[in-house]
Amino acid sequence: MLLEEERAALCDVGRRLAGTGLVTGASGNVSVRAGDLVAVTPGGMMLDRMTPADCPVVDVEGYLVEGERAPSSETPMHLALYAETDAAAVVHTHSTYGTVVATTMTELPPIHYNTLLLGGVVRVAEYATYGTPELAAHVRAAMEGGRRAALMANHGGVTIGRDLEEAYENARLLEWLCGVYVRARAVGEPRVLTDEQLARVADRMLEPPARPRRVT
Ligand SMILES: C[C@H](O)[C@@H](O)[C@@H](O)C(=O)COP(=O)(O)O
Repeated sequence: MLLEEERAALCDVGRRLAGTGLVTGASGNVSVRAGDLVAVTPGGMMLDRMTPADCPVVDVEGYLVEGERAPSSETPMHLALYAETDAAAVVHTHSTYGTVVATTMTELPPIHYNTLLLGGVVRVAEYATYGTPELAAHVRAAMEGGRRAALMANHGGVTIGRDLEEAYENARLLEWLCGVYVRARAVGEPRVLTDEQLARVADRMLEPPARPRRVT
């Protein structure tokens, strides 16, 4: 079986996405790239019920290389991100808070500096019907500038990573940031960090870790 390990990893992440509530039912999809091949979750299947054999393998043009099931309807979006970024994995969710922000905002206001871990302020990609090349183009545009995450208007969220674990952790972080924002709005008017405040944090994140010092 081609990409056996990668297909098994998709099943593992699928179970974790469902277990943490980032996807429900047959929503969401995941892919991982290995060279010119991409293992992707099948369309219309619950992500916690898949076996490696259920996950088709396509090439970077989208042609089916191995597998009995049809690839996810969002495969064009996954492939667009592989074409334009350094991603080796893509995770698409319909997480609750991410979707709340995606239905109401044009970007996720940076009220917590950990948005920088996702490459900057998270944008909401313009709406287009799921599975279309238009949606893929909007998501790719929203990710420009080295971003690792985007929200999709009236739909959900998408994250990339240099491997599947990183893409999964980015999906968790995106949902956490959206959850903090939505809850903060319920309490009051959240303070939005300024560009200068974010730039200072970005500089600090790039600094090498401080060497331990003796406390006298
Ligand atoms: C209608 C689909 O569920 C759509 O919302 C898609 O974005 C999705 O999350 C799952 O599609 P696939 O089952 O085709 O991966």
